[in-house]
Amino acid sequence: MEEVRATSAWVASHSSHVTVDSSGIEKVAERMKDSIPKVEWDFEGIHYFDNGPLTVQYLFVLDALNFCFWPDNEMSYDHLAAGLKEALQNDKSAFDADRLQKYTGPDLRKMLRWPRPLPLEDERVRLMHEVGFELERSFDGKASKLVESCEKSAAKLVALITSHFPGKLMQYLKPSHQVFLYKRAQIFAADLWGAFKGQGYGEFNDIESVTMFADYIVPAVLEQLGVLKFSPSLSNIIDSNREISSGSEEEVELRACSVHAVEEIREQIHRKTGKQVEFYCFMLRYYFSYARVLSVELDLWLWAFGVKCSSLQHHRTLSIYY
Ligand SMILES: Nc1nc2c(c(CN[C@H]3C=C[C@H](O)[C@@H]3O)cn2[C@@H]2O[C@H](COP(=O)(O)O)[C@@H](O)[C@H]2O)c(=O)[nH]1
Repeated sequence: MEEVRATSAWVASHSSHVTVDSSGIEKVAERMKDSIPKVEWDFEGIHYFDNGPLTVQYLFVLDALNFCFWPDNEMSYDHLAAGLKEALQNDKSAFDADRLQKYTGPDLRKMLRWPRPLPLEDERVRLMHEVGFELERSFDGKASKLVESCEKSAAKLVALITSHFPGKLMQYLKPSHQVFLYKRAQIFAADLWGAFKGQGYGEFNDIESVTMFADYIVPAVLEQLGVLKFSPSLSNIIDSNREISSGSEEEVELRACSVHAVEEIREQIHRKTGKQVEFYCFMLRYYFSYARVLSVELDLWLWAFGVKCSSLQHHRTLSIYY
């Protein structure tokens, strides 16, 4: 995930529509330094969980389809998570690799009990097929095998996902610069960690390397908190619900500056609290330090805050590439 951090920092220092405001960072860090509000994974009670490999399969399918709900203003992430949960409860083989490759748009609609075509329905079906095909080809059809092969490393998991599942390879090309976000690949690692409470399939020795997930809710929350500042023209586009094209400078800046801002908030909290853990490695004769405040926790808090705020104006980009 270092490439997500490094390329996001680069965008933040070259951006023209979005600014990361240091006084906003300072205020949020000051507010959070004494206690970072803990948000429980599945605080909504909408996810499937059985503490085993089927949960891993469920989360992998869920996160492959976890994007862009806004074109249907009655649809949200909750419908997807709860709909897939119900489908699995009714039929434990619903997400077997061979079945995933056969679903059609109407099948998916029926599964989610959605009365009309889903936003980006063809893309969602294509991604289900890709997940089924590649799981079958390389991981005996099981997302749990994919996770097991990562030896408790979230960074390895994200790297493996992005190399095997091009639909989850979230990257943009800003003129002459490649920017990595890996939103859905990272959210899968975070969901495992949250669902399994850091144990079993959710045990990662490097969970602190995961960044926030560059969706469309958290950037809007960061703007509300004064952490991100938008140019007048960008504010105008967002406030008037106009679309921002996929891969445009505005979109890349919104997402990348959000990643960078959350990293900055985390750094500030560490500076204020000294929550930097140091240890000495005798083999290498070197002091290492790692951060105890996790971007994953900050993200979940910001996101949970955002989805409760019905008046939140977020950017609108029709895309699966984030
Ligand atoms: N940054 C971030 N974005 C997240 C999530 C989650 C859900 N995380 C689960 C993990 C534990 C909890 O129990 C949550 O349920 C969804 N999204 C994204 O929001 C977007 C808006 O969706 P909506 O307004 O519904 O249409 C959508 O693109 C969706 O991809 C998150 O945690 N962080």
